[in-house]
Amino acid sequence: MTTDLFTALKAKVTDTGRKIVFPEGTDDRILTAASRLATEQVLQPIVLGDEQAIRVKAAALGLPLEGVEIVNPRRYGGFDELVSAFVERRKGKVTEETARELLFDENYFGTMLVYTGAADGLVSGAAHSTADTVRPALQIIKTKPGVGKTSGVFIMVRGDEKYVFADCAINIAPNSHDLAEIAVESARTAKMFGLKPRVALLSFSTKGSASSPETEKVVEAVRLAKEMAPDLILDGEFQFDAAFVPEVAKKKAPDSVIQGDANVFIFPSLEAGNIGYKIAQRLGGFEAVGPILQGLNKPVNDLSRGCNAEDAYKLALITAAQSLGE
Ligand SMILES: CC(C)(COP(=O)(O)OP(=O)(O)OC[C@H]1O[C@@H](n2cnc3c(N)ncnc32)[C@H](O)[C@@H]1OP(=O)(O)O)[C@@H](O)C(=O)NCCC(=O)NCCS
Ligand SMILES: CC(=O)OP(=O)(O)O
Repeated sequence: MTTDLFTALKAKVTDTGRKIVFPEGTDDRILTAASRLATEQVLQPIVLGDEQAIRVKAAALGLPLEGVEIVNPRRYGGFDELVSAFVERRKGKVTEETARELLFDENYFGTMLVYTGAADGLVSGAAHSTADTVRPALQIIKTKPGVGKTSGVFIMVRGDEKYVFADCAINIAPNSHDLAEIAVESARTAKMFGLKPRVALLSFSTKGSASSPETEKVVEAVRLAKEMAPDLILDGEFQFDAAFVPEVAKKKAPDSVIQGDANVFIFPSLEAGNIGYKIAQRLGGFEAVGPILQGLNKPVNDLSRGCNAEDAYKLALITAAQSLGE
């Protein structure tokens, strides 16, 4: 199924002329992924950094760079225009001098290429923290109308199994409204991967088995999410076993629309989500692709610093598909 999923995404984006910018041009994993994407003619990679350093690294790795565009922000012909567009976008929040300095940072520069339409999406984070990777997108690309906050999902794949986990990347302490929005957006993202979303909002309590401010937050999120998307198959609050194991669901949540068959899991906090996905990945043998940021005006995606070249390649396919509005 992993192969099917990414083969389908690859077919979707090939020949669409998508340009994806990779700010971390001198990272081995990024360069390997960019070279492969160009060689397979799936999309047009733009890698950022010093051209000489990138060419030396590619030669050392034996990677062809045909079809890979290399852009050095410090020598970019349209730099002044980008500075003006950035100052205009961040009106009152950034001076021209600061903008000029910030745009020497590859993540800011790459995000501005996406904002101005010179690129269709961005993949970074192999060598940067999530905060440094996504902050430019939050400030420049911003969320779509109707979405208050962006959030980060992982598509978790093991053989035929596919699940969506959220939020594993962005919102440290989501409130009930944030959680409801994350649930609705994650269901939308799940459809992109061919899933019929069955959404479970997770807790340490199932249907009132415990009561505390933490569980009440999730109960209220379930109520709000049902209000926001009445047609969605969604319920909670659930412990993970009640959401995932049919026999446990029969005992703990016999009246729920979810009967141990959830495929979209919404974690109550970033602690739970980030720890949870890494446990499934490292102990459970799941491939974790993401975090895929949802709810932004244009696709910007973050990699884990523990990623490999295959992860970067796959996240680029997803980014290109998102840019097509899939
Ligand atoms: C995402 C994160 C970096 C934002 O923090 P920050 O830069 O301090 O955010 P600020 O509060 O200063 O806001 C900066 C801008 O981003 C916007 N923003 C912040 N969080 C946002 C969100 N979840 N969605 C959309 N916009 C957001 C703010 O509105 C603000 O916009 P403005 O400058 O135009 O007014 C921070 O929440 C974070 O560090 N999260 C955890 C990341 C992480 O380590 N994850 C684990 C590994 S994946
Ligand atoms: C998604 C994530 O946890 O990223 P990192 O491992 O880079 O912190």
